[in-house]
Amino acid sequence: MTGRARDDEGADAVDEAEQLIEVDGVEKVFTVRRRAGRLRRVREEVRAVDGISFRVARGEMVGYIGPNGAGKSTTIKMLTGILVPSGGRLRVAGIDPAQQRTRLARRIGVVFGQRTTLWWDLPLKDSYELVRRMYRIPDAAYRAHLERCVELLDLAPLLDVPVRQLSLGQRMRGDIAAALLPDPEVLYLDEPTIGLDVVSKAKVRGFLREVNAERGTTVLLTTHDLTDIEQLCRRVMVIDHGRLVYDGGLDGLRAAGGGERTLVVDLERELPPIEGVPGARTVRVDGPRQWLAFPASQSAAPLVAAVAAGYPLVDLSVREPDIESLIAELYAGGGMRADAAGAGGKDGRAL
Ligand SMILES: Nc1ncnc2c1ncn2[C@@H]1O[C@H](COP(=O)(O)OP(=O)(O)OP(=O)(O)O)[C@@H](O)[C@H]1O
Repeated sequence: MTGRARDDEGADAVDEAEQLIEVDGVEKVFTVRRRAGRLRRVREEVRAVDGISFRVARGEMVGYIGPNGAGKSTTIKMLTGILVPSGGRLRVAGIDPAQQRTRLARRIGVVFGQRTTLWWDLPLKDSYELVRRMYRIPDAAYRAHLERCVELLDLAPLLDVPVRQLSLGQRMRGDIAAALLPDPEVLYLDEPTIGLDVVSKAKVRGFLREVNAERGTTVLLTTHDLTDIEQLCRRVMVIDHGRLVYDGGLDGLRAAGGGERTLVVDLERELPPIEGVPGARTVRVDGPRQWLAFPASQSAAPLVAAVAAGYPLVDLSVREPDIESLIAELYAGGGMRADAAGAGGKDGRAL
């Protein structure tokens, strides 16, 4: 489902087929009042977003990550028109979000993992009916989209259940379907898998992949879960203290951060620390379980083969460094190393 009908009246002339999101030197400064002493209050500026620039092409799925308070939600709120930028230029599908928020609303979908946009007391299907009316979705398109969402997200048994009775994972699937019913060109997802169990996470990720492939929906995804990024996004942007510090592939980010992954192995019995596995060092032993750290940029396959060849292996798993530690490591070495970013391949870019 590409080739959507679009109303471009009044939109800036941009090549939408190419760049759906354009962000140029965008800033957001909040003025806050802070207590200074018993009676005095002083005004302070918080630069939540501090001059960021990027482009997202139609059909891309991009991860937007960073530590708490980095400026992710503020960016997304500016991209939806909820917040007005303090400076810079912003366009989504050629539209200035803050100037034409209502017009943009038809072309974007937003899902916040922590909140629901569904009607709490209504059964799921009634919420969808309201979405249909609000967005004036033609009958045939509505039925087709709903059918596909119900099928891919396993919603059939939930349609008659009031939203308040849904579990977090069920509600999240319901929310994602609601955001996609109007067939938006851009989908902003803020922590879509937070708090979900493994099965629900897999369902949500699988669905997003399908939607991206079938409809060409552009996705900007905020998450603290690196697996979301790994399974969905070929490109990741990292924001920290309001500035973009990385834009490129996940491998490049790992290489630039110099992070380590951990191979966790369960042996048949308690043994001395594993030795002689090239590129890995044993960092912890607890009974038959051992932890081996190795460079995040390196494949785990040769390590697994080496351990399996020399030790009685029962089970294993690979643990990723979390986003916070990756970013912390990125800064520990005095910032991003451009060579490391390049070494990760996938055009990683220090910014
Ligand atoms: N309405 C506001 N008024 C004042 N300061 C704000 C406001 N909204 C956000 N901030 C500040 O701006 C900075 C960026 O916040 P933002 O919510 O964008 O971060 P975030 O990356 O989304 O964090 P998290 O991962 O915790 O959701 C923080 O210092 C935050 O306290």
